[in-house]
Amino acid sequence: MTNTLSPSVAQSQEPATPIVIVGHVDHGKSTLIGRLLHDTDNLQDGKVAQIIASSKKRGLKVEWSFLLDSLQIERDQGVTVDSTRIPFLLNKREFVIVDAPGHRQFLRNMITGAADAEAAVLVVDAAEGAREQTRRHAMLLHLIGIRHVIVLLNKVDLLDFDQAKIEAAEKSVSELLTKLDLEAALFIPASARDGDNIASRSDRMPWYSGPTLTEALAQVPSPASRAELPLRLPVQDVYRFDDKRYVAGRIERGRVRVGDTVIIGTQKTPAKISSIASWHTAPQISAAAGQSVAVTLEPDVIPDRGDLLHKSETPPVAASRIRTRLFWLRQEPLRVGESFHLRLATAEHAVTVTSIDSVVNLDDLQKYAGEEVPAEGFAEITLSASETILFDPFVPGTADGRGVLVDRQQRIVGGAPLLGPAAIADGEKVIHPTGSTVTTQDRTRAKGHRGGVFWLTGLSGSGKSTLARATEAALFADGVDVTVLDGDTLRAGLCKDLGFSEADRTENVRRAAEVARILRDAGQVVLVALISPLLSDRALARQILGEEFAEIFVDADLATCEQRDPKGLYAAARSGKISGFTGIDAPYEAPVSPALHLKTSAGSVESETKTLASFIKDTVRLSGALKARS
Ligand SMILES: Nc1ncnc2c1ncn2[C@@H]1O[C@H](COP(=O)(O)OS(=O)(=O)O)[C@@H](OP(=O)(O)O)[C@H]1O
Ligand SMILES: Nc1ncnc2c1ncn2[C@@H]1O[C@H](COP(=O)(O)OP(=O)(O)O)[C@@H](O)[C@H]1O
Repeated sequence: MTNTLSPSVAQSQEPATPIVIVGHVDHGKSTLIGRLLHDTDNLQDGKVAQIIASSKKRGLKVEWSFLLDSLQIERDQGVTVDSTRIPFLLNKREFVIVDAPGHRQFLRNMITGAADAEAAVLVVDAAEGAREQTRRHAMLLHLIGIRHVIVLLNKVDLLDFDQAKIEAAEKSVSELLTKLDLEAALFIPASARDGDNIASRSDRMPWYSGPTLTEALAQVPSPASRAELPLRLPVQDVYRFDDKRYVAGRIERGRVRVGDTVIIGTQKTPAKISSIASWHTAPQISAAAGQSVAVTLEPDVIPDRGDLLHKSETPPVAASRIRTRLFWLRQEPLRVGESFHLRLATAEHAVTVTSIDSVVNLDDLQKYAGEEVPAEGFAEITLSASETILFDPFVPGTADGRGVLVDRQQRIVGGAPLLGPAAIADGEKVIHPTGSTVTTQDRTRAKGHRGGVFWLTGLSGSGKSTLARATEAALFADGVDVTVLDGDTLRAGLCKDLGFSEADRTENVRRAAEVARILRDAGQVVLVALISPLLSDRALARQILGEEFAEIFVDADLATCEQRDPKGLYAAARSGKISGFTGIDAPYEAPVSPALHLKTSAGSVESETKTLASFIKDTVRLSGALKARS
């Protein structure tokens, strides 16, 4: 809560109604926010005096935009001011203005759901009319599904409050919104600087009979009551206390009561809610959307993080091909075939762009077929996943239907509100991976350890294969189900069609990661021994394998590896018999922060094997002892 606003804010019990104020730069957003807060008595007296004093110093009439600047100053001074969310009270009802410092941060806030909004005020300079950011912001409102749009035709004093000129401005903006399937709830002619039609009716536009902005805001529907929607409880994590397992998460939609039977989405397993707890409160009989809870289930089945609890009669959509809208943040264009992670509620799914269905021309806002989505462009695309994704098409007022695309370096590259399952193109081969009825937990209990992938990377001759095999033997003796995937072995079979070009090495890594994932999901500990020289390829492996991926740097300097040269390949590379040899005339990029760094130039195989085996057991072991083999 900012200390700028009067203490009366947030007295209301109703959830705040989030609104966004958007529009082209210099069309008056900041002035409007300052004026709105002042004219609705949401500013402490000191702040008003501060703004008036700052304005006078500059020979200005009151410059309301200084309010946001002062919020910026408070933020810069480290005062915990979150100027991206500015609460204010309007006739005992709480609103929150979702603003953002800067255009790109605003776009990011909007697409990542940081700025969930129920309504929008689109500020347009009536004299200038719609400009580039007007169109971009209006497009964004369409993209994230905000239906309640109030257009504030600002700075009408520059048009001498002339009705004909103002109505002409209204007409041009109305045509823009129509192209975007956006219908403005209404148009309000105003002057934010002077306060006309903001919180009080203007006496300079007697011809205008519509509401002031504050009257219009009072008509905005309060956040759709998500509690009336079908239950959706995404699993954040599973905790164990006093021999009980608690499934924790925030209820996104619907309600849950003790005694309800829920379905664990991906496992399709029914379970009964036997208790509901939430932080700092006594156990509850029920909980509703917006509440973070920890529930216990009967039987004591354990969902994976990212799974979804729902009722059997109202299941989510299940599909591995999904149509989404897209706001593309990356500065490079998006093309078909690119892979990302789709973050959806608490789940992350590896997805590939299988088609770009339409791209929006921001100039005329028409949709056209396109081969790529330009930087900061809008489009509709189809994503395909190697697994079934449970989701609900995005609706305003909810956050769980809005996906976020993340690249291999974990950067947010786009916002993707989900539209629905994608139709199958004629003749298209669509796969539907089957889920196992044997759960991860069944396997873990049977083996006494979890599955996991330990990815050994290093130069040729650094000791990957030697350590992988020695560690495999040690772990097996200790009762661990373990498998090695060695580069040479893969290249003799599964990857025998691959060479050592960058593209082939990427494909080699991808295949190894997919095989490792299948083995890990079957409860195996998998030791992958691959040079896998590039950071981007190892990031691809991490994307495919998710968090349970430990990078092990098998570190021997080039001189040591050349000296060892167990297969004579360094000599062959030096003599030019083979080219593109890693370390000689092909790059190796060392891990930046490996989970384990083994320096094998001077170490001993035995000591490194012991270190690696111990690290792996600590990572995959459960509370009980492993079942050592005689
Ligand atoms: N040009 C070139 N570059 C690197 N390595 C080469 C090359 N040609 C053959 N070899 C032999 O192939 C093994 C590397 O295969 P990987 O699958 O581990 O490599 S990669 O991950 O695809 O880069 C590697 O095995 P290790 O020595 O066990 O690493 C080499 O012996
Ligand atoms: N500390 C050590 N760790 C691993 N290998 C070592 C070590 N010291 C010597 N070596 C020898 O180095 C060579 C490593 O070859 P290899 O395991 O095939 O490497 P890579 O699989 O990385 O190509 C083997 O001959 C191994 O016996």
